[in-house]
Amino acid sequence: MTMKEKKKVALVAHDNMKRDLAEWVDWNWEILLRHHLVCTGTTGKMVTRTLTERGGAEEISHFDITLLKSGPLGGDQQLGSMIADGEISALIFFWDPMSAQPHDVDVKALLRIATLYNVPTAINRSSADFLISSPLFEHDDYRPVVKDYTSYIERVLK
Ligand SMILES: O=C(CO)COP(=O)(O)O
Repeated sequence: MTMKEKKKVALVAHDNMKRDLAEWVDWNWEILLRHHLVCTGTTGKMVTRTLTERGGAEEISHFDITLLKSGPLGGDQQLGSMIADGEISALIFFWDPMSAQPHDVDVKALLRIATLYNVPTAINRSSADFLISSPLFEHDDYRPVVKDYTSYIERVLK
């Protein structure tokens, strides 16, 4: 198996779950650094801090990371747009099952669009562990199949 292609890996966490994601990123930094990370704003700052604090090693001095807007300010929707454009290879989204979010509709929309486009998605640490340890995670030839929506797009309206 070869791995030449950098993938765009989205990382998002609600506030109560950010510590979990930081630990997970710290644990998996070597794999993550081989890819382009795309994060909602505050998560992205935390991921940057986590990777920077890892420090020291040569390979840590540079990493590709894009910070979108903060989730409640449109970041979830920006990420959803990237998914609709086929740019995101995996989504790690530690959403908070115990707190109401002001942008709940955006959270739902992000999860919906990720499901629609068959994006490999992890919603907690165990599923994130399973996802990142899969040989398919870095497989160049693996492309999730997206359902054919032609008949929906071309439906006849009366
Ligand atoms: O709200 C979020 C996901 O729904 C995450 O946004 P932040 O990364 O800006 O906290």
